[in-house]
Amino acid sequence: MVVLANPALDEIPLVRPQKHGAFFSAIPVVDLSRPFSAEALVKACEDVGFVKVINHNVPMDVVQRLEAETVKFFEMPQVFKETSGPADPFGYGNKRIGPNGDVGLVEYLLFGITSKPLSYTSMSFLEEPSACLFGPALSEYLVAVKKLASDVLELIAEGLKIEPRDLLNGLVTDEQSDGLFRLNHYPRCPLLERLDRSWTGFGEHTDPQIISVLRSNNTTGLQISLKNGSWVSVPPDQESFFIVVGDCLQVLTNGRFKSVRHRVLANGSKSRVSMIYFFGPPPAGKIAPLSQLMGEGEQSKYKEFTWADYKKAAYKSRLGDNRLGQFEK
Ligand SMILES: C=C1C[C@]23C[C@@]1(O)CC[C@H]2[C@@]12CC[C@H](O)[C@@](C)(C(=O)O1)[C@H]2[C@@H]3C(=O)O
Ligand SMILES: O=C(O)CCC(=O)C(=O)O
Ligand SMILES: [Fe+2]
Repeated sequence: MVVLANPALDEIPLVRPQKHGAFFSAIPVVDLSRPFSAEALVKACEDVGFVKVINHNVPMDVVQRLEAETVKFFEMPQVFKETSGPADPFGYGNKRIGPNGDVGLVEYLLFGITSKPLSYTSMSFLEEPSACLFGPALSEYLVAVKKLASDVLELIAEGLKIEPRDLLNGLVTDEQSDGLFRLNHYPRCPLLERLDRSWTGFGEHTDPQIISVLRSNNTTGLQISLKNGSWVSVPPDQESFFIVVGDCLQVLTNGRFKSVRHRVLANGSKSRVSMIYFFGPPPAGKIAPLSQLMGEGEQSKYKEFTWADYKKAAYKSRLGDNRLGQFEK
């Protein structure tokens, strides 16, 4: 079989927008500077698995600089971008997501992140200083968002009364912790406005890690699935960050938190740029329900596994698969 580097548009699934696909005004919002933010975060993770955080202490000038550099990168000629591709898993990817045939109307850069010192995988365009579009904003962003993830996990531990308080955030600040950073660009596509359709930008899935911290420009497209199975649109907010509960946090809480299914629909009229930092534990880290969160007589819902086991299984799966299924008891 010949696999084309760039899939044709007709390979990308079309989605008919719901007639009443209004914005979900009830996305939980937590102000991190306020008292009781720990309890509010826990409630949001239990109810929705997704929460917008404000007063997050990530400097907006860093965010804006990184966004401007990202836009410049994606505006570069295709041949230039492809010197860093195809993504396997790191590098530049165009329409193909992951190794198992998933496609979407998206181009992206995927970086592997090491913890200490915080650094990201190199790519050919980064090695040519004259062509390198990314300045210090990339590292500054990673440092600030990692601190945000650590603060959020510490608050969650406080809200769940987990001792020691640094048990959860320790998993993502550990020297061996396994991070990923993704810059996504969903190009505008005026044709979509004329058809009553949206193309799949990023198909529905859960994130495998502990949490992901997502930020986008002011373009719509992100949707989450609620517990009743309905899809709702997330109003974009370029000043805020969204915390996405991942599969590992679902397991650590024995299913009390649910990893949220989410997807991006290509909007047509405006391009969308998003930046997502995925926080995974060390590869050898054991992922199992925390005994202190288990009620009397409560049994673990999952077989024991390490993050390395889970990652290996994830990379054999399709985007929309229920990856936790094979680890359930
Ligand atoms: C289809 C795939 C892409 C993905 C690896 C996988 O085989 C299944 C999980 C996918 C996902 C979803 C969340 C993140 O975007 C991602 C980087 C991750 O950790 O798991 C992607 C993977 C990818 O794009 O490589
Ligand atoms: O681009 C987005 O807003 C979300 C992308 C996403 O869910 C992912 O990269 O895992
Ligand atoms: Fe995701």
